Amino acid sequence: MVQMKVTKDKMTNLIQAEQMIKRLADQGADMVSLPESFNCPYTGRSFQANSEMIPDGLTTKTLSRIAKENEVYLIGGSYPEKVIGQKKVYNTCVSFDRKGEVIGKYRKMHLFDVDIPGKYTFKESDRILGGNELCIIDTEFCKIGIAICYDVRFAELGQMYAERGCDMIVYPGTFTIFTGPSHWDLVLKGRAMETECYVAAISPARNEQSKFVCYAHSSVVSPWGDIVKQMDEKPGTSICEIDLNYVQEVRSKLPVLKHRRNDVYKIIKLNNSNKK
Ligand SMILES: NC(=O)CCC(=O)C(=O)O
Repeated sequence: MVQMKVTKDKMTNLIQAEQMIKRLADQGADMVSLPESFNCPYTGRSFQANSEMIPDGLTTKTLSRIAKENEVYLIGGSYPEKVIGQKKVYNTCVSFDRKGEVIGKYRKMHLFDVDIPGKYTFKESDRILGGNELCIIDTEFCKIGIAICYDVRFAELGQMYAERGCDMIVYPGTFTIFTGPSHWDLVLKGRAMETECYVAAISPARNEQSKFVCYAHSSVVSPWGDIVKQMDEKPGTSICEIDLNYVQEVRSKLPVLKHRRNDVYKIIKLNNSNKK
């Protein structure tokens, strides 16, 4: 987990990300994840100003090189994706294999439009478009579902990943300082417990000077719902060893995935039905 302090300068962020990824690779990490909005501050204006084409932009090319040089799987947090002909951008996570090849692209599906009077107002949809596609990356270890931050509140998405054979779900995410203390652990544990997957959520470090002050606390939760690794609010890296046999153990002891009453209710995927 790369819990980096995101600055206003893209190059500084890319250099910092590279140093932290290298540190983790040197310590033996097989897979590294960056946080949501790792190459620019998480504000609508900054997101639009820093948007790049994928895969031809600087950030995607840089991450591909870093994954290849360090021979790690890299889940590229998220960064703003420019699309020709669209004024708004996507909040996108690109994943790479050990050779630096792109193995997945996920566009944040649920947009964070909230108004908590006296505390916090944010309208992601003013400048960002919501994606419509799931993203499963097929690694040498297991299948991993990718989603971004606010998506974690929507149980159905996690359940679709579990139904499609994922043993892990990774959410690069930057929860607010207002919602995180009450909800972060709860939603991560909830998604892990009901999907019986490992859940990892990777946040930037807290930056009190930023317009968007995040909760941080990057975490890994086991399929039983226990927090197996959690960082505090400070910048840093953290490694967690994951035992995929434990996924099968939990699923055989408590087979909630099998007990779902698909004859009564069912989660289905509607193709491109959610364009707003
Ligand atoms: N980056 C986000 O989507 C923020 C989500 C958040 O803070 C929440 O409480 O949900």
